[in-house]
Amino acid sequence: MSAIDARAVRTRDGAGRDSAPPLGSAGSGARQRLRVIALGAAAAIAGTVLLAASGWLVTRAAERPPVLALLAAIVVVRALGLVRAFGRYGERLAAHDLAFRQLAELRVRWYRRLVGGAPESAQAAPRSARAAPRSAGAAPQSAQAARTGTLSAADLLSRFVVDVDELQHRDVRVRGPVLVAVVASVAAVALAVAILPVAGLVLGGGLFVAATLVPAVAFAAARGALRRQGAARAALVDELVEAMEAAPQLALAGHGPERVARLDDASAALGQIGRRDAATAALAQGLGTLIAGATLVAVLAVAVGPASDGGLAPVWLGALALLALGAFEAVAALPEAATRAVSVAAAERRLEEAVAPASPTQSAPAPQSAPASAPSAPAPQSAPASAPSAPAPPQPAPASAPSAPAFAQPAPLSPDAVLTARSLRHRPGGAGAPAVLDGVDLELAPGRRIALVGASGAGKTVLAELLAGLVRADEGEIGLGGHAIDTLDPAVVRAQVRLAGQDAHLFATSIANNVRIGAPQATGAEIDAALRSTGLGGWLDALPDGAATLVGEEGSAVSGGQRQRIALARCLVSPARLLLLDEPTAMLDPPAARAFLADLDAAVADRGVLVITHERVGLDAFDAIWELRDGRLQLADG
Ligand SMILES: Nc1ncnc2c1ncn2[C@@H]1O[C@H](COP(=O)(O)OP(=O)(O)OP(=O)(O)O)[C@@H](O)[C@H]1O
Repeated sequence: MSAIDARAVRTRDGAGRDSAPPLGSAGSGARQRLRVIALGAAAAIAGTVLLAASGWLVTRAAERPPVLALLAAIVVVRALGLVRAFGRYGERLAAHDLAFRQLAELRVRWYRRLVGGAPESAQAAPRSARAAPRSAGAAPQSAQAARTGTLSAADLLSRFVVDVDELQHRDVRVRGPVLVAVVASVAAVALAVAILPVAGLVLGGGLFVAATLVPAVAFAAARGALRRQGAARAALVDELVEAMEAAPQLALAGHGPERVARLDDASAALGQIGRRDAATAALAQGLGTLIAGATLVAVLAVAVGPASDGGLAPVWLGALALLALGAFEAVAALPEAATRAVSVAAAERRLEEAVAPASPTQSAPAPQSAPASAPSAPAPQSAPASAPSAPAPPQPAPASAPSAPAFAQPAPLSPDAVLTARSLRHRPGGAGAPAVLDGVDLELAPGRRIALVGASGAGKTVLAELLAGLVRADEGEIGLGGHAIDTLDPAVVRAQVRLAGQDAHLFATSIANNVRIGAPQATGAEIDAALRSTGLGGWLDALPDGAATLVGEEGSAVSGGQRQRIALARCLVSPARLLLLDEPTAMLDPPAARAFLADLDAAVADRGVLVITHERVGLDAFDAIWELRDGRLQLADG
């Protein structure tokens, strides 16, 4: 799907996240849906009438009439055969076309809902979203994705691949067969009534029972199977993904055979449940065949009397018999439609769960200070954090304020917009969990160099994710250019603030393309300049393909330092004026870290940068070094 198509399916709902019109309401697909149903119904009706006409023809032929008396029926049978064949072919073609179009729309729509509308940015993902395996593509990149923190990586991957795929069946395999069955059954009953009204009534009754009872049994069986298989399948996928991701470590620790045995057990458990459920589903299908057979016998039973006493020409007996058989063809698709309805609904439920607000602390709107049209004067960086400039007093949101933020649409933010944090308090583990941030005040202005140090687990990454607007703080306010960040369109925030996460992901493409993720419109020269400004010039010159060199899967062909510099170039090529770099020197030895920070200073030029680091090497040129301790910031000695 092109970017234009992707945008076409995007709308903004009240919660500021992307959604798309519900399936069935999209004008563009309505005609395709209608075509599928019309062709399906035409093929089904043609098939039924073809059988009836054939029955008539065979019976009439047995009476050895002159060939001319059979000619019309022969022509009708031939014509119906063609209509049936072409109708079926056309229906399959149209159904595939519809399914593929819908799948493309669905993938984009659900991915957008997961990422909360983030475009193809290099913004880091909150850690809860980083659990998603790399094979899932770019990690979800927004606060929306933080809500997926309760899902395992395998589960999230499965939902966004398998479940999204499943949704494409709603029109083609659920709604379509139901409508076709209704139209074809009405046509068959009408024809039977025209031949012999009582036979029509019997056929109608049989079709009604088959169209309601059998799908109901199939529906109930499928619901039970889903319940039983759901947990078993999730256990198997979890085992599988973990075993694959940690294969080398497991093998080295001698856990390989044990893991294989666990996989075997999980697979066998799922297989056993699957076989039992398949047997139940087969019984439902058998019930359908039984009803069709019983209806045929009943139709013949009511027709034999009139046929023998002259109320019905005997030649119509054959037509009625085959008509009764053919009429059940469309209805036979309903049990599968019922089963599909269960799996489609379950897939949609799982996807909604994955994108829905999860924890009250994450979804509850933080008390918002009034957007500071006149922001408090920036606190001098030398002032101790415990004595910040007076923050705007938190004001309760007006009673009429909608729970979903209405984004302020300010004039483009000034390039000098300052990022401010006031009285931030946050418990990433939710209510009851320890407060990782307990009254943090901070400012980052363009041109400033700030280092943030602190012990492992002090909350540095949590603070960076809050500052980038990826996660909403429990209390306090983050402002950008005088606006509360929650009230700004995420795209506006992203244009100004860029976070490079600890484990900057490199995609299996060229160096240049990895940088281009930061600014899709960047020219080759801009990308080259960004890379060189991070100190990668010598390396690029030594590579035969320069910036076109492929970095391998997950950047396996580059060193840790090169990875960090590519990630930095990705930030630099973006228009963002404020950069948050989380542990960019984590994988570097002290001399390399020093060199990186020196290059960084030159590369970011007049942008503002907050560098999170464990080590205090190479921070001499920084304007301030803040230490996060016990949830608060205090100035540290350089
Ligand atoms: N989604 C989450 N759910 C529960 N706890 C969380 C979550 N995210 C972070 N935490 C907790 O918050 C604390 C701070 O984590 P954070 O990653 O910010 O530390 P850090 O200072 O960046 O550590 P490091 O230097 O080791 O990367 C940790 O105790 C961590 O367990």
